[in-house]
Amino acid sequence: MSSNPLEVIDVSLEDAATASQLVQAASSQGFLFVKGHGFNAEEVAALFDVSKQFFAQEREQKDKLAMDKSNFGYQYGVESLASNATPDPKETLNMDPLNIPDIEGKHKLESAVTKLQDLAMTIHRAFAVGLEIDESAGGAAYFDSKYAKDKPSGSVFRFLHYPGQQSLNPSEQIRAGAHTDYGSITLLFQQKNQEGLEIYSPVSKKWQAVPFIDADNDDEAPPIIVNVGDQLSYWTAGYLRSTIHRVKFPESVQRTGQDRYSIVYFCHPDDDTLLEPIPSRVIEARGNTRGANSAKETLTAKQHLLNRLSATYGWQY
Ligand SMILES: O=C(O)CCC(=O)C(=O)O
Ligand SMILES: [Fe+2]
Repeated sequence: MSSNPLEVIDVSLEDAATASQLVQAASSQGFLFVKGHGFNAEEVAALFDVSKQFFAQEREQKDKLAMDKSNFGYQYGVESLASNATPDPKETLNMDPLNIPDIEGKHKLESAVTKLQDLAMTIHRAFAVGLEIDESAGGAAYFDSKYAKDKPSGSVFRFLHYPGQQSLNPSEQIRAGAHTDYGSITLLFQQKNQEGLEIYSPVSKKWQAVPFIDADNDDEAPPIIVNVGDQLSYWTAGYLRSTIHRVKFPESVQRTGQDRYSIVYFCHPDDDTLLEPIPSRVIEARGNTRGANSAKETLTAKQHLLNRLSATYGWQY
């Protein structure tokens, strides 16, 4: 196994020590692994089966769910995450977490989404503790009111498939261009021998491969990758890092012609949430800068997402 530059943090305890570990990892690499996440190996394997089955269908069948401006649906080779690049060789299915499309295995996806939402909130609560949010502003529960489950948000549940192509030159072929994620946090499942995710480490200032990590036991699903997105970076005035990442197959994966499948949950706050610095003693102690937000006015989560989508797809809203 290649070396692992990221922390592996057990989130089952929900104590202050875990909270400070999470904040430490999120404010250095911006990427980390979590275990104790509550997913068992069987249920994650079943999610990958659903994804594989979906992508294995004829193009015509998949195009019935073709993506439109809603940001939900199927697309092949259209998205260009790095601006001005040729489209990334991959296919994706973006699903509305509150309205999973009618595909084979829909119920498994719905229960996975519920667990992912809960896991995302566990992590947000730990961030609130680690960031020392004032009790008067909600303390550990500060973020809860910004993630009402019934309100519209930019959250997306996504299947990705990168077809293995032995003919491609691994040292040149980028499978998903360099980008940061748009939401608050991203949760990502990957599978053994299908590595390919790389981060541009804020610590080493170099591209570093994110390895696959085995679970501690056969029952538990492998550790889930967590990364900070732009919205959490805004809220923390840049303290938590929305780290640049991309997908580039390592030679070991390229040689086998192996496909990569990944499953991602992009967690976003409710659309009307303001992206302004949060009442955190840790952030205030660093000086109240605007972080990644150079705009004069404070954006809402929705405005920020539309800006990013139009840059990615060339859509005009
Ligand atoms: O497939 C992966 O590992 C990365 C996907 C990703 O970064 C994204 O969809 O934003
Ligand atoms: Fe990403």
